[in-house]
Formats: sequence, structure tokens, C-alpha cells
Amino acid sequence: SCVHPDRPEPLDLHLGMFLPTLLNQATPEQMERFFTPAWNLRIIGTYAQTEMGHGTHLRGLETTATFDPSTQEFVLHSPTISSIKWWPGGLGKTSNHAIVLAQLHTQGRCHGLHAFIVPIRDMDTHVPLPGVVVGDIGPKFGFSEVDNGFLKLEHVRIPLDNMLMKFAKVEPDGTYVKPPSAKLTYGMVFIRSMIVGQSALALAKSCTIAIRYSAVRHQSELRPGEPEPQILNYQTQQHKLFPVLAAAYAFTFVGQYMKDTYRRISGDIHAGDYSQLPELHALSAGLKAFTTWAANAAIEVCRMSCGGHGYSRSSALPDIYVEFTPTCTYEGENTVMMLQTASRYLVKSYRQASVGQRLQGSVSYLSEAAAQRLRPRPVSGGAAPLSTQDLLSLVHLYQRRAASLVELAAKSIQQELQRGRSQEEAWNHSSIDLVRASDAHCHFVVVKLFVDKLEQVDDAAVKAVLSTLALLYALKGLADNSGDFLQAGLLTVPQATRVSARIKELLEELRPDAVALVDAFDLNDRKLNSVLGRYDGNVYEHLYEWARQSPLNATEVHESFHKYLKPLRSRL
Ligand SMILES: CCCCCCCCCCCCCC(=O)SCCNC(=O)CCNC(=O)[C@H](O)C(C)(C)COP(=O)(O)OP(=O)(O)OC[C@H]1O[C@@H](n2cnc3c(N)ncnc32)[C@H](O)[C@@H]1OP(=O)(O)O
Ligand SMILES: Cc1cc2nc3c(=O)[nH]c(=O)nc-3n(C[C@H](O)[C@H](O)[C@H](O)COP(=O)(O)OP(=O)(O)OC[C@H]3O[C@@H](n4cnc5c(N)ncnc54)[C@H](O)[C@@H]3O)c2cc1C
Repeated sequence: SCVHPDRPEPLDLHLGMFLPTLLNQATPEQMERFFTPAWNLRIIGTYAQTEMGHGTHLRGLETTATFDPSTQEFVLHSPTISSIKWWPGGLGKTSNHAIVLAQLHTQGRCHGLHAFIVPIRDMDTHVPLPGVVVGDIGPKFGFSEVDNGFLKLEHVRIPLDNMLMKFAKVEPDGTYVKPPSAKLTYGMVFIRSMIVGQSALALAKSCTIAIRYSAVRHQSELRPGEPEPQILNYQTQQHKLFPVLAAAYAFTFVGQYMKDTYRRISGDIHAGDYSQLPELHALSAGLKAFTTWAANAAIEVCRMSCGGHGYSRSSALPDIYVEFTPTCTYEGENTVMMLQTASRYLVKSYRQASVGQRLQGSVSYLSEAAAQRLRPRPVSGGAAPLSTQDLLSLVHLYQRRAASLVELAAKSIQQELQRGRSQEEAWNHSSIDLVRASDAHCHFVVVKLFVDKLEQVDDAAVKAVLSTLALLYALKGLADNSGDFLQAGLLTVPQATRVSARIKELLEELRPDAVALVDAFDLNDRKLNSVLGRYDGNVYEHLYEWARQSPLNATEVHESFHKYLKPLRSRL
């Protein structure tokens, strides 16, 4: 499995997508021919799917692979400017091969997107091969260590055996043999599953830095005449950071669950059982979007909670943000992923449950909700009593919110259809509700997994503090999304007031354990790479040392004085 590197590197795609794609989609002969040299870095590959004109819409990708039976070759071609492969990591200058996703044409028919191994640079000289135009796409928001590149193919010929043929095949006479399931060629589920763990790591690093720094930073005055307090004693600072701490623990458990689920279901798939692939796709797509959006926002909260020094690269928080934020875009743009989970899974499951089907997996609650709808509603109809202490009742509340939002989205589609809109228009005019339904479903999954995890904790003291974190995560989510719960009749205004009061109590309860809880992530100083987050808390001396090392301080008088300031002065 992939251990996520701390910083983006040119080999990330080789290790994170080229090798796993071979493992998932190459025949044994192709494994022999490509995997071994790739493992030894003779072959260095990338995953070239996105084009200048299309990243999300896979069916719209334009690169073609046309089979020529007379030479037993595929001709790979970029027919338009928008078809130029654009963004693949390590493509610009590092890779000598690429797995190219192209529309397969054989015997005059197009069979959709398939994967082809295309040599792009000479194995010895590293010079681009004939017909290959390749380079770097230029400076980006971050990822400056990675040569994200472009690739233009001009009628490049590759052997028949360079098409990854574990599932789909092309016979020597050009006959196309369908894969057992069209969904097997999508891929990407592996990295999406791994990204959930990356969200947890980014949160753990950010809140470790911010909470440790908040324990050593003294500022302002709480009680007149007393010494300046630790900023971690301010309620607002706790309100910023402790929910991030709780989310870091929550996402750590979800990341473990996602990895285990990926392993389990991909094992079934290798054994020929594809039945769980829809659940895996929906779960990985939804949780990738949910956790990256949440982590992306939380990193910025941590940076700003460190004041000016948070903005210094010495804090590491700017780099953590810059390296993390593209996870909301790559490997499936988050909105699109949320729509996938809603449209391809939740609404489909809702409709199955509405006709009495017993659902399994993460949507089994929709069967319960469907049965509930058939039972007469209690006269009171009001919200059930709310316990701000009982985690299981909070899990149930999140479950009912998710069921309510899935029903709202499904009904919106129905209403749009009744207005005479087409299927596609009805879905598009319900897509805000669809995203909300996915968000609520993922939020329920995260809360449930957090509470489930507590059952596995034996140590009473650890279980107590983790339960406090789980309570904070659930109640803060309830407060942040109170509109959903109020709209669904799951919360009353007095209950919402009690939730806010309970959150304040939990912040106070967590204060004594906050530093120990980030120390428990066991992120050493080298991995954190942060002056503010140092384990020894010796921030100011090392901040001063860090500044003095800055290249600008190599000379007392910088050359710019003589080159610019002095001449400018003499002209004034
Ligand atoms: C040590 C090293 C570590 C390195 C770390 C790594 C660093 C990484 C750095 C950066 C790396 C960044 C690298 C990169 O960024 S790589 C490029 C990433 N690009 C994408 O993710 C593209 C996103 N777009 C899509 O996936 C498709 O276009 C979607 C899905 C949106 C629509 O698609 P389409 O319009 O064709 O189809 P449909 O919606 O009608 O759905 C049709 C059916 O297919 C099922 N379906 C759909 N998708 C999947 C799936 N995936 N597995 C299984 N099933 C799937 C679906 O449920 C439905 O089923 P049913 O309802 O008919 O039953
Ligand atoms: C740092 C980085 C590394 C990358 N590495 C790779 C790589 O190694 N290999 C590779 O192949 N690609 C890579 N990519 C490309 C990445 O996968 C795409 O950028 C991503 O899939 C999004 O596609 P897009 O850029 O076309 O955005 P678009 O899909 O054009 O998104 C733009 C907007 O349109 C909206 N939108 C699009 N479709 C829909 C829809 N159906 N419904 C509602 N809204 C929609 C989106 O929500 C978004 O708001 C990388 C990108 C980045 C930033």
C-alpha cells in the first residue's frame, strides 16, 4: 500500500498510480514486461488521463487509439488542441512512459476509454520519442516539486500488447472483447480511498502545530494585572482548534476504515465478485470529497489561529495548505464526486428502499427510513428528545438527517419531472439538493465510524477522552448544520441552544488534554517541519534562528541597495 509522502514528488504518480494501475489492469505477461522494470525505476511512468479540455467528463476525452490490424499496432493521436494530455504528475520531465487513457477504435467502431502503455522518452537518452511532444505545464499554486506536464501524440504507434488487457481485449484481427464489467476500467478508486487518510494526516499535522503553539504563545490580558495567558485559554481559540482536533481523530478512523474496505472489496473484485464495486465507488468518491473539503478549510483555520507567525513558512502551515488543497480537485473534482455518490448510489438506493428492498452497507438506514414512512407518524410530530451526552442517539440523529436529505433530493427530481423537465434537466435542477444529500450521508458515516471505534477501545481513560472528542465532533457538526436538522424536524430551537451550551462545556473539558491529544499523533519534528509546532515548545529562539538562515540575510547590505536604492536616491 502507499505510504503518503510528506511533500509532493515527481515520482508520486509512478508509485501512486502507474504501478497500481498495472497491478489492477495488466495481464501476467504485461506485468512481466512492464511491472518489474517499473519497480526498478528503469521504466518511470505517469497516469495520463486528463486533457486540456476535459478532466471530469471522461466520456468526453478526445485522445484516440486506433487499431491497425495490418501492423498489429495501435495509433495514438491527439486530434485537437483540447485533446493534449494536461496535468499528469511527473509527465513534463521525469517519466519515460505513460499510461494513456484513450478512446479505443477498432473495426470502425469506438469502444470507449481504455488504458494504453505509451513509451514517451528514450530509455537511455531521455529524449522524447518520434511523434511525442512533451513538457511541463508551467508554474502552479504549489506542487512546485512536481513536473505536471502536457503530452501531445502525433500518430504514435505502439504494439497491440501495450493495451492493458486484464479485462477488455482486442484480438489480432481487431475484434473487441468486452470486459466483465464496464466499470472495471474506471480505476481511481484506490487513490480516492487513500486520499481519505491524507485528509486525516493533514488535519493531524495542522492541529498539532496550532495547539502546541497556542500552548506556548502568551498574549493579551484575561484578568487585569495577571501575566498574559496562553492563547489556548481563550474560548474562541478552543472553539477554532478543538473541533479540528476532533475531526483529525474522526478522519483517522475513517481513513483506516476506507483502506480496509478498499482492500476487502478489491480482493473480491480480483476473485471475480464485482457486486460491492458500486458501494466502494460511492463511498470512496463521497468520503474523498467530504474529508478533503473539511480538511482544506480546517488547515486555514489552524494557520490563522497562529496569527502572524502562522503566515510564515517557518510554521509549515502555508505549505501544508498549498500541498493539500488540490486534493479537492484532482482524483475527481469534489462536487462531481458528491454528485456521483448521490445520483449513482443514494437516490438509486432510496428508490429501491421505497419499494421495500432491504438495503445493505452504508445505505441500510434508507430501508429503515422507508419503513418509517409507511408507519403512521406520531401526533406530536415534533423532534425527539435530544441527549447531548448520548453518542448513539446522536448517530441516529445524523442518520435521520441523511435520510431526510436523500428523500428531499429524490422528491425534488420527482417534482422537476412533474413540471415536464427531462430526466437530465430534472437532475441538474436538483443538483444542489443532491450534493447536500451526499454531504449528509458522508457526515453520518463519519460520526457512526467514530462512535463504532470507541467500542474497540479498552483503556477507560482513553475511551473517556475519545468519547468527549466524538461528542464535540457530533455536536459541532449539528450546530454548523442546524438548518438541516431544524428543517427536518429533528431539532428544536431550545435544543439548538442546549447544543451550543454543551459545546462550551466540552471545550473546557478538553483543555487539559489538548496538548497530550496532539502529542498522541506522534508526528516528530522532522515530519512536522514547523518551528511553531516543535515538540520542545522552544519557538522564539528557533524562529529567530530560522529567520537568520534566510538567504536574504546572507549579507548585511543586500546588493539591491547598490543596484537600485543608491542610484534611485542619486536621481531624486
Ligand atoms: C508513495 C506514493 C504516494 C502517492 C500519492 C498519490 C499522489 C497523487 C497526486 C495527484 C494524483 C491526481 C491524479 C488524477 O487526478 S487522475 C484523473 C482523475 N480524474 C477523475 O477522477 C475523473 C472524474 N470523472 C469521472 O470519474 C467520471 O467522468 C464520472 C464518474 C464523473 C462520470 O463518469 P461517466 O459519465 O462515464 O459515467 P456515469 O456517471 O454515467 O456512471 C456510469 C456507471 O459507472 C459507475 N462508475 C463511475 N465511476 C466509477 C468508478 N471510478 N469505479 C466504479 N464505478 C464507477 C457509476 O456508478 C455508474 O454505475 P451505474 O449507476 O450505471 O450502475
Ligand atoms: C495538482 C494536480 C495534479 C493532477 N494530477 C493529475 C494526474 O496525475 N493525472 C491526470 O490525469 N489528471 C491530473 N490532474 C487533473 C485533475 O484530475 C482534474 O483537474 C480534475 O479531474 C478536475 O477536472 P477539470 O480540471 O476538467 O475540472 P472541471 O471538471 O472543468 O471542473 C470545473 C468546474 O466545473 C464543475 N463541473 C464539472 N462537471 C460537472 C458536472 N457534471 N456537474 C456539476 N458541475 C460540474 C466542477 O464542479 C468545477 O466546479 C491533476 C490536477 C491537479 C490540480
